[in-house]
Amino acid sequence: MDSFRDKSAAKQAIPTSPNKPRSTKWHRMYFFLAGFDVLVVVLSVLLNHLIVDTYHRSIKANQSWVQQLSSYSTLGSLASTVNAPGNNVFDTHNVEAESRNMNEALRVFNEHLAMAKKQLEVRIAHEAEHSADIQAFTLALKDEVGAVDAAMVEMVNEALLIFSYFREGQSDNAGKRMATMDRKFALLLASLSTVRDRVGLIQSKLLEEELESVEELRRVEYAIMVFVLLMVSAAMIYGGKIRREMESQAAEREGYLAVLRESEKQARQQASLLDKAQDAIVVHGMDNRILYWNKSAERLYGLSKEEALGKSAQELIYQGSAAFNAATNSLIETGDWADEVTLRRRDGCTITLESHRTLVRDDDGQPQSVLSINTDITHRKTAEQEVQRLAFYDQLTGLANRRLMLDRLQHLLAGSSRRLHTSGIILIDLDNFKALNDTLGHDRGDMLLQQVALRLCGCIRESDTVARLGGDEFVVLLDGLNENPPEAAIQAKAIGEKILKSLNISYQLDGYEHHSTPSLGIALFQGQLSTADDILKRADLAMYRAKAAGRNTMRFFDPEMQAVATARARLEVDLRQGLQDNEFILHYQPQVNSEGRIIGAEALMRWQNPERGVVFPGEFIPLAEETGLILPLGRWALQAACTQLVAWARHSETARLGMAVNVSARQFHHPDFVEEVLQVLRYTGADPKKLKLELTEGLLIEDMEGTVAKMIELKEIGIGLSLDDFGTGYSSLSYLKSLPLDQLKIDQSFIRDVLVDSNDAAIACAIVSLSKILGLSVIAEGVETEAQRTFLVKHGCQTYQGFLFSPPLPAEQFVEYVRERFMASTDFPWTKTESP
Ligand SMILES: Nc1nc2c(ncn2[C@@H]2O[C@H](COP(=O)(O)O[C@H]3[C@@H](O)[C@H](n4cnc5c(=O)[nH]c(N)nc54)O[C@@H]3COP(=O)(O)O)[C@@H](O)[C@H]2O)c(=O)[nH]1
Repeated sequence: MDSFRDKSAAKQAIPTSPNKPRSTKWHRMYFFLAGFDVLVVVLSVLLNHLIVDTYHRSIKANQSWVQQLSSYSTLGSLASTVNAPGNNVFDTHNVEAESRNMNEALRVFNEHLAMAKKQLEVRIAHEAEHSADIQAFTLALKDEVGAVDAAMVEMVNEALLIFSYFREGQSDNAGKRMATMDRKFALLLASLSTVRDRVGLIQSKLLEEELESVEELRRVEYAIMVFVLLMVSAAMIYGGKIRREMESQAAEREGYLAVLRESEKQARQQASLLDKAQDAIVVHGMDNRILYWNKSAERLYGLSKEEALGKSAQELIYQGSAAFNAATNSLIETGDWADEVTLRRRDGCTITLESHRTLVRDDDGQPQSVLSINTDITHRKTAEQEVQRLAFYDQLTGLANRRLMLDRLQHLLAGSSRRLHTSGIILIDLDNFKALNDTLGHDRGDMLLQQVALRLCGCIRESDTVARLGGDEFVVLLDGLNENPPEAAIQAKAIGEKILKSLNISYQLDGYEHHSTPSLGIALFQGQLSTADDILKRADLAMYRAKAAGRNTMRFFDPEMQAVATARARLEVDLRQGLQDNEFILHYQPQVNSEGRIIGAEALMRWQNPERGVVFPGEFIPLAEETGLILPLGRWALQAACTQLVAWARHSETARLGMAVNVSARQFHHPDFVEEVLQVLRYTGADPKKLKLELTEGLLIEDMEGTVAKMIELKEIGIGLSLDDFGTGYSSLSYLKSLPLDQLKIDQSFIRDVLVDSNDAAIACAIVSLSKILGLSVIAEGVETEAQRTFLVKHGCQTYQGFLFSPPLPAEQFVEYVRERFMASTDFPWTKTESP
């Protein structure tokens, strides 16, 4: 199975390689840098081109303006040549020659000027690529060139006038115009100078602008160069890393692929071997998804590989059973799990498997998958069950047979000697079964036995055993009866009665109605050194006694047990009858303070039965609690006590007395208890402040929260709460603290020997101290002697109850008793903390 491990490990290692996300990041970075570098290089090439172009254009523009400038300078000298013949004529007087010279000079000047104008027109046409300033300068230049032309015309006209004066011999007039001509010439030169200045200005402006844009481009170029440098360095650094990364990844990937190829090859080989295995082999991941499913799994579970792979093993095989999760948890803890598993296949067949599951961990020790090898043991199991059925079960009824019953009895014997509880055996024999067999035939006899078996099973708890010993003899084994033998006898008797009742109902035997009765023998045992055989013999003996007593009855092996069970049964019947016939009365026992004054009474129940005489509560209260009769009895006692309270309230001697009433645990825990108390108070009109309920510690064991809630409700009505028999139960400071109590009642067992037993004395004193700490009052019960009272007074207990003062008395005698004594003037002391 290593192949599963290698294969999946290899598969997982590639995608989960920790370098993968990093290398992707490197790659992205690399491509980003490279792209950015290309962009920056293209930009810088473009910029360079722009700069060079700008230089080039600047140089060309300047060259042309320099030409322009020299051309306007030439115009200056040409203008002088035009002007010179006008002056020369005064010296030479050769008008014609000078006139020709001037025309020639004017032609050359005009040619030059026309050429300069043309150049200017061309420039104006291209000036759009220059700034507005330069365009304005150039347009102004055009006007200024026009002014030169005009100044030249004026100067030439003056010269022509001078030539005409000379021709006409008017040298004086010619001399007079000479000054005018010189002025016109000066104007011409000034216009030419303006043109040259303008050209110079344009030239310098152009240069300035070109320089500015070149500088701008250069700055951008520098910035790009710096950026490019940074990018190139970064690309070099990261590029190196990326290259190394990619190289190592490539090597790694190659390694993985090799492992993968190899492990896939192995997996294929091993899978084909595993397909030949008889056992169903299944591998599933920790998410339960099935990863491998061999041919035997297809046969065993009736599901093809295609149907199984990728599905949840828990859903597909184990039908979502929670036991699967429990098994997986234990597997994760221990690494291995093995057990028998019974499953229902898709076709409805039930199969039993011997399942071994092993946890496969990855290289880091983390659970990775579960390998499960399942052997079909359905046939073996069926055979085993059949063998068991034949060996341990009765073929006719399906009940346990004698062998299994003896085995279970041995276990009970061993268990009952270890534990405290009592066990029992009931031997059941059908009366006159032989006669049925002889008259109606064996088939009907068998039918009766089968129906008896069914009815017996309906009479017992699941933990008990019903067995057929053979013929018409059955046995019931009872486990976990009460540890107290008389109580256990009562429980066994109740089950015996149930069996008697059930088996007495008539049977339908193939159309024939038959009435059958059983005789039951009961034997109880509790850790005695007895054998199973002894116990069976005792039950057998008891059963024969039942037969001898007239059949259709039951008998105990132990006559004492028999007596207890019978007496208890009679008591219950009488108790129910007594309740119906109002045979119960209350006696009242005084509760006295340290001054000997009566502060109240405890109501104690008595049962006046015509046959039994006066029965004390110790004899019937436990049975009443067990049977639930305590609920009507307790209700009656509470109502009778409250009625008495109201009667006392009408007489001054008894008006201030309080009344303590005992409440049993079952009574208190009844959901309607508080409501019932309220009803009684409403019905009788008794003052709740004069009523005190005596609760026992045992009552506090069950449902502490609900108990406290009820106590609070009662206290809110004004009722006092006293904790009876204090010190004998599960006293604990923690629960005492949280109870809304008024009083602790020291149990009489501590008072009895308080003077002779230092432990009892210490306990009594401790209870008194405790009550002080908790702010509760305290009363001692069972005070029989003056010495006990003195001891209690000395140790701070100031309220008492006991034969020293009076036994419980019937109502009339109690009133007599009170009258004889002076009534206490205090209020109800259990609602106050007493001071020593
Ligand atoms: N749920 C109810 N329980 C009740 C009711 N009436 C009684 N009881 C319970 O029965 C217990 C026994 O009662 P009883 O037999 O009446 O005994 C009481 C006294 O007679 C007896 N006692 C009083 N003084 C002395 C004494 O000095 N010596 C002595 N040996 N016995 C004495 O003690 C019993 C009072 O005990 P307590 O209630 O603990 O104060 C009785 O304990 C109740 O639990 C009922 O109506 N409902």
